[in-house]
Amino acid sequence: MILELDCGNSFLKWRLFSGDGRCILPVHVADGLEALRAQLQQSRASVSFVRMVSVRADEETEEISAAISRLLDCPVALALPSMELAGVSNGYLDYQRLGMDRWLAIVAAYNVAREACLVIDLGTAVTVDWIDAEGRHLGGYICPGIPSLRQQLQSHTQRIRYDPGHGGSLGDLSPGRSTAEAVERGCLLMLRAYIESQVARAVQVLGKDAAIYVTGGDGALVDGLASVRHVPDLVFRGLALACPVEV
Ligand SMILES: Nc1ncnc2c1ncn2[C@@H]1O[C@H](COP(=O)(O)OP(=O)(O)O)[C@@H](O)[C@H]1O
Ligand SMILES: CC(C)(COP(=O)(O)O)[C@@H](O)C(=O)NCCC(=O)O
Ligand SMILES: [K+]
Repeated sequence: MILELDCGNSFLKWRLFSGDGRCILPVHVADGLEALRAQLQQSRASVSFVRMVSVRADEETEEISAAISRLLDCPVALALPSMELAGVSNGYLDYQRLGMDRWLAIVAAYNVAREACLVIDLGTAVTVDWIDAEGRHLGGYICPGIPSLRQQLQSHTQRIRYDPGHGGSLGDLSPGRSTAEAVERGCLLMLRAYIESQVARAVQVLGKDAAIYVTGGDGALVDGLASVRHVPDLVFRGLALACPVEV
């Protein structure tokens, strides 16, 4: 079995795959190494290969990799930056600076249909990357994600305190009548307007047929926006391209 592991800034996501490409266990989310270890032990998975991507500091990435290798007694392949992968060229001036989760999502998205596309990842940060029809990554944008927006308001005000679960249903964007509703709906509207403006601008440059892919833990927040395709496992798909199983 293959363990796929995505270490984002907030969460460690993992799933299990068979050697012939079948998903054996869907994505699990751990809030740290201890939780990840416990989940893996509980799954009793017999893993022979691990592929991993991380946007954490080098030391922490190394710590997670070593711990997982010890726990499962198998090799861990870490996805590393590259100037080109699977028909896509990295658009950063210094290709090593592009976040690895972005790079893998970009490569996976282009390889869906090898056409111009926009890749939007809604996690701790919201990233938007542009890729043209020839597979050239043109660069992208980074802005705070929903959790960071909330935290900013809470840490810079004295009276914005609430349980985020009390923002009401996602469908209701009428003016909030409590702090929770006002903040949650305000941040959501801001994010959606940002995504809409990104799509409108990208279409002008990349053409009206550009595919719009959305991924990341908060990807569902923009479901329903015209023409976006929600692909939750884009980073994992790119990880399989970057770290094929060693034979
Ligand atoms: N099962 C889950 N556990 C925790 N957060 C989740 C879960 N499913 C969706 N989310 C959402 O995912 C967001 C984090 O997205 P994610 O892509 O995992 O971030 P990162 O890659 O930066 O760690 C959180 O703000 C939360 O709203
Ligand atoms: C932009 C990011 C913080 C997004 O991380 P995430 O929200 O997925 O945890 C990450 O891709 C990163 O650390 N990138 C390095 C800087 C860059 O891409 O320019
Ligand atoms: K992200």
